[in-house]
Amino acid sequence: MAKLIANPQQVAWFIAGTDTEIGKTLIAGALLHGLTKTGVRSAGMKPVAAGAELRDGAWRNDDADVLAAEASVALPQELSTPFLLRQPTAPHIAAAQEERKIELAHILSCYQQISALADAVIVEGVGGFRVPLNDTHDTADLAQQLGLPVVLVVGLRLGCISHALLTAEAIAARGLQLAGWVANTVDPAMLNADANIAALKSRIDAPFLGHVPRMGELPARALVEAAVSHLDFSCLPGWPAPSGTHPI
Ligand SMILES: Nc1ncnc2c1ncn2[C@@H]1O[C@H](COP(=O)(O)OP(=O)(O)OP(=O)(O)O)[C@@H](O)[C@H]1O
Ligand SMILES: C[C@H](N)[C@H](N)CCCCCC(=O)O
Ligand SMILES: [Mg+2]
Repeated sequence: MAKLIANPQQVAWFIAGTDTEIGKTLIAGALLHGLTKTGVRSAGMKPVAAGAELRDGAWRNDDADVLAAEASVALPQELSTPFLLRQPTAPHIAAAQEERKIELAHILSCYQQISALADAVIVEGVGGFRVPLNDTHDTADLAQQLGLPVVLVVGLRLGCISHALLTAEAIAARGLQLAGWVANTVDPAMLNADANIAALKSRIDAPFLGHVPRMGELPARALVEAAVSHLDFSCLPGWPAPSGTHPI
């Protein structure tokens, strides 16, 4: 399959999660925040968003707005979120309610256009790694067709070890690189969180980027900034050096 990346200097990651509501957007926002700080042209994409509200006469999605706020390249919503669906439910069902069909080819075309405008692109998935998008394709197919290395967000709560290992296996089965993973605390009362992380570290063959604790109720941008302070993206293959520094 032809590589989609147009700019040879460009980096991009697909953000997958062990489930829905476990912190993909938080970590995608943190990655964009870090990229923007290094001085590269960063763009965020949430190609399929299920759950929208009408604000000032336009349909908006919270995830898409978080990514847009942290990116340095402003994009029209039709490019960054070509499938903005109203119901907060499984996307193929939300699409059917609106008599729409989620087309992977259209997402790939939007991604190519974004790639031409940015040096670094963060693409957030939907829910877990195998969420149906239409009758024949799911989010793993999307990641595979984009051909991107994957950053896996593990929502730290009881049960996440198996979810994380199954997801890592599914990523490998698609021939994709697991570029790194993050432990994001979903249940702050979880017993033995550190031992759970140690169990994952010894079983996941990819860099561990950090453990984000459960933070208080904060506005989205403050949460992203707080999350960044717990993460080290420098071990992600391809992570850009801050502008002004030169490799020796
Ligand atoms: N470590 C954390 N501390 C505090 N709040 C958090 C943390 N991680 C996530 N949240 C909050 O939990 C909610 C779900 O997180 P998020 O939206 O990032 O999940 P998601 O995996 O992107 O979900 P979706 O599948 O809907 O895209 C959000 O309100 C987010 O701000
Ligand atoms: C609405 C929600 N927050 C997500 N955007 C969609 C999650 C779909 C999960 C589908 C499933 O795996 O059962
Ligand atoms: Mg999200």
